[in-house]
Amino acid sequence: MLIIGIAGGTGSGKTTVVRKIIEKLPQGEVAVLPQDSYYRDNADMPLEERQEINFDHPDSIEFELLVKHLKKLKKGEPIDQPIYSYLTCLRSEETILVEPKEVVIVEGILALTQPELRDLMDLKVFVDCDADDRLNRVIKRDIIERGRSVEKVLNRYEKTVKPMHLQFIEPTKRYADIIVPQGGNNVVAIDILTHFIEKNLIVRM
Ligand SMILES: Nc1ncnc2c1ncn2[C@@H]1O[C@H](COP(=O)(O)OP(=O)(O)O)[C@@H](O)[C@H]1O
Ligand SMILES: O=c1ccn([C@@H]2O[C@H](COP(=O)(O)O)[C@@H](O)[C@H]2O)c(=O)[nH]1
Repeated sequence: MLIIGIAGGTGSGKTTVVRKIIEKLPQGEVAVLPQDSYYRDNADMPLEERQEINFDHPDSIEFELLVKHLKKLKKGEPIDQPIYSYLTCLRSEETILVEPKEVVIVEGILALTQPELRDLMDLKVFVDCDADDRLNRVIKRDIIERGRSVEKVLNRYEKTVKPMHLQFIEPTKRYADIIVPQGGNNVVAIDILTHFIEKNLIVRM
């Protein structure tokens, strides 16, 4: 099994890069563990309080469960992946059954912050993008997909998203084997990543 970590700021294009890699590889060979699925369940808090959580701090993620799941997949065992909703800021009662695959991608803003996770990764990628482009994309996305207003997105950006990016996310660039500028639009980088994955899969077979 090849484990790949893909980090980068919010709106940098991580999900797009993952989607394009999957499209280029044989069907059914990749499992994705989105870090966002592992946001802690704060069902004991009222919605207004949950919406104020600092979702860009490493403590907001149940990394213990993510590491446990990755280790299980590595041992060839399936996992029950949580489902998280950005609208309710809660985990669903249901889970997704994820089977072990030849390639497992761990994707998320904080994916390279944890030493234990990094140690499990065979390839570490940081998707890089200017902050103004990221903010521009996040405003559009959060209004359409996450039920936010422009004012709410900008407030959160100033209060938590930007400071946490500078404190926790940007510094993890130093752990990356590959830094991808212009995320999903970087055809060459996606090609290189796909070739690396294919080459390693052949060697391991
Ligand atoms: N290179 C790009 N140019 C313009 N828009 C992009 C680009 N890459 C991603 N997007 C858009 O920006 C938003 C965030 O991209 P996404 O891949 O989900 O980023 P992330 O997973 O890092 O938050 C999505 O709506 C996506 O379609
Ligand atoms: O309930 C939530 C949980 C997280 N967020 C924000 O999402 C981004 C990370 O997601 P990406 O898909 O990588 O952009 C992060 O900045 C969190 O603040 C949220 O808005 N609501």
